[in-house]
Amino acid sequence: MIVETRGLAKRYGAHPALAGVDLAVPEGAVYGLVGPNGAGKTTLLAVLAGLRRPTSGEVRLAPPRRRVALLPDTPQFEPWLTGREVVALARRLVAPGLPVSREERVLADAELSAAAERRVGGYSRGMLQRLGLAATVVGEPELLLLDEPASALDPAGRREVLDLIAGLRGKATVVLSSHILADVQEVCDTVGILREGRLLFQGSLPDLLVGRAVPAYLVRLRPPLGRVAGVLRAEDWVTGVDILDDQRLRVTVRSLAEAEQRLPGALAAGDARVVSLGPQAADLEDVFLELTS
Ligand SMILES: Nc1ncnc2c1ncn2[C@@H]1O[C@H](COP(=O)(O)OP(=O)(O)OP(=O)(O)O)[C@@H](O)[C@H]1O
Repeated sequence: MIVETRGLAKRYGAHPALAGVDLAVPEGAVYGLVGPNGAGKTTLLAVLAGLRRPTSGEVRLAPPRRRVALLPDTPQFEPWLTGREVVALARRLVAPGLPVSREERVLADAELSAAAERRVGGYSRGMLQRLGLAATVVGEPELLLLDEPASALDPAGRREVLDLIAGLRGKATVVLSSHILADVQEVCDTVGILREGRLLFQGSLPDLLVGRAVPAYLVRLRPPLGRVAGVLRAEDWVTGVDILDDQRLRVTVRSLAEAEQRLPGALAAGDARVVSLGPQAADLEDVFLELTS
């Protein structure tokens, strides 16, 4: 493990922001820390980065502190600096031994080469976030801690930042916090679900989804759906039928294998006109709501 905490607790006065967190981040992981507002995500990242002192518990980081970089949720830069100057300053502070060409490289990766000579006071939010990532990776950190790296951005800006994060796989271990579950499902391989300062689940994303998701089929049909729904509900291998709208049924089943065999026959028996049919992909959002509600 590149990061491990044991019984980590942090109180702000009487308020417990972290209440006994045992975090375990495998080396090379892109680890998504998810949780509702106030769950303790920012506090946990700040403690890992050494910016806040835990009230109790242990933190063990495999890399030395200077190889750990934190990107805060809204990175702030002096507005009169150019993008290139921000990245140059970061390199000189954390990794003066790396060649200057490293600055060009991270600016290019962040698609900021053309804007590199502009003052950052005129950058958009998406550009600032990409610049923050460039300045964070310029020193080649082993561990990157990214607080809500894409949450404040529009869809295009999010896309760019998610692609940048995906490109870090294999180069560094990343721990990112987010409350946008689709983003986490897309870029992370490992997930920790935090609520009220406690980890409710931690492990690989497939384990979380496969272990919790109810096996279900999504069936798109020509209306009306009532008769087909009735036929399906009478089957003993069907555990539930939800009419999602006038074209879609969600059929939860005892097992996907059984449904593969019996669903086509049952649909035919209900005179269904099937448009499409397939297993419903497990969704982090469903599992998250189930765990945190
Ligand atoms: N400096 C502080 N002083 C007092 N309480 C704080 C402080 N920082 C955070 N808290 C409280 O600790 C809890 C955890 O906050 P934290 O910012 O770590 O959560 P979060 O999961 O990052 O939330 P968000 O998604 O809203 O940023 C919250 O209840 C918050 O109000």
